[in-house]
Amino acid sequence: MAMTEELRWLYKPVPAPDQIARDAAIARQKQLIKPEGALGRLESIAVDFAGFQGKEQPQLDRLCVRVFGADHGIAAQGTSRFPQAVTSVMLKLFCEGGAAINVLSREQNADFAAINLGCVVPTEHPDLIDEVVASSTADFSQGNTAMTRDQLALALNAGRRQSTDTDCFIGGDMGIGNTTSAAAIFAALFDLEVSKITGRGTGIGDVVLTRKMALIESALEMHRERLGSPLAILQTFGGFEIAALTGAFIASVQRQVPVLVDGFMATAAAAIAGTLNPSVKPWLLYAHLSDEAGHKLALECMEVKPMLSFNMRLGEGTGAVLAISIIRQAINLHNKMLTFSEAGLPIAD
Ligand SMILES: O=C(O)c1ccc[n+]([C@@H]2O[C@H](COP(=O)([O-])O)[C@@H](O)[C@H]2O)c1
Ligand SMILES: Cc1cc2nc[nH]c2cc1C
Repeated sequence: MAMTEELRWLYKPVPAPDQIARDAAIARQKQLIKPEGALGRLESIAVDFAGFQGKEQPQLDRLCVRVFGADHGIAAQGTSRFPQAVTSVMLKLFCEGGAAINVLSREQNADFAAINLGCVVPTEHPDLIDEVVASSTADFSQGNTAMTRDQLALALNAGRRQSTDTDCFIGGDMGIGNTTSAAAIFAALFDLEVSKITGRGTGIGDVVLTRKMALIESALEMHRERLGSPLAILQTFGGFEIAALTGAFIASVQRQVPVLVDGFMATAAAAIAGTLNPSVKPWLLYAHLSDEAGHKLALECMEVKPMLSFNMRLGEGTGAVLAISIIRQAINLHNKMLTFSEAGLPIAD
């Protein structure tokens, strides 16, 4: 796919996290009053944030949460358990504060906002950020790509505008039908069997699941010739919110802001981001293993390990904001525990 000027920024490399700060944090962990390694992954999480911030004792004060919503043409094929109108209802609810992501984000004092990339049922709220690309992507099972090249650029750049200087960025998704898009993206990107990567999304039964798999299978075949790059795959299967997440993740990391990746759709965006610009990968942490059937396989393909496994499959960024409480405790322990010498105890060899 030819690269236009407006998307060149996606490829700008990012420096690796600071190894000196990481080493200092590892040394500190060894001195803290506990057997070495006894705090398990809490230790490596604190070390990761030390590397992100270039200091032995990092902070996670500022948290930015953005939920990107959009509708999907593929929803016309009935691959979701819910009607398309739910997308715009939920976007309004995110602004009114009543959704799961609002409850979790408030508790973490997050800077929160919802972004509308385009819904079939028009939605308005004074707090909703308007980045409408179109009322929906096209139905990729009918021969068209989900997005035009211009729409792809608009959605990626809309995501880029949401990156900000903060201590951690979380991007959530809302879009009826989007597990079909994400499954197709993973299948194309990692050459996976459709039956292994496709799940039940909002809770479809066996009959619809079989049809969903067949649709993805035939769409992969139909579009085979144009799936030669991560951006082409994103353009082909959509959606606008997955593209916005991709842009937001890359732009955040380019500011040296780490990203905590949520569930199935956020992981699809992270997979596109990391494939097209591998230098972003060390800045992406994976919050949880979604209950969506293919998520485990997707994470294995990416060789990353999620922090939590709570059988969540809501999206919106909920699994990631939940994991923030654990990251905050990891950093708290790292910064505030006494060392052996401060406690007056010799370190046993
Ligand atoms: O984040 C996940 O892992 C996840 C797994 C399954 C479903 N979802 C959410 O459910 C919606 C998509 O499901 P579906 O069945 O309409 O494709 C969309 O709004 C997602 O945020 C989210
Ligand atoms: C109600 C509802 C809320 C959601 N939040 C994210 N995806 C969703 C899908 C549905 C159906």
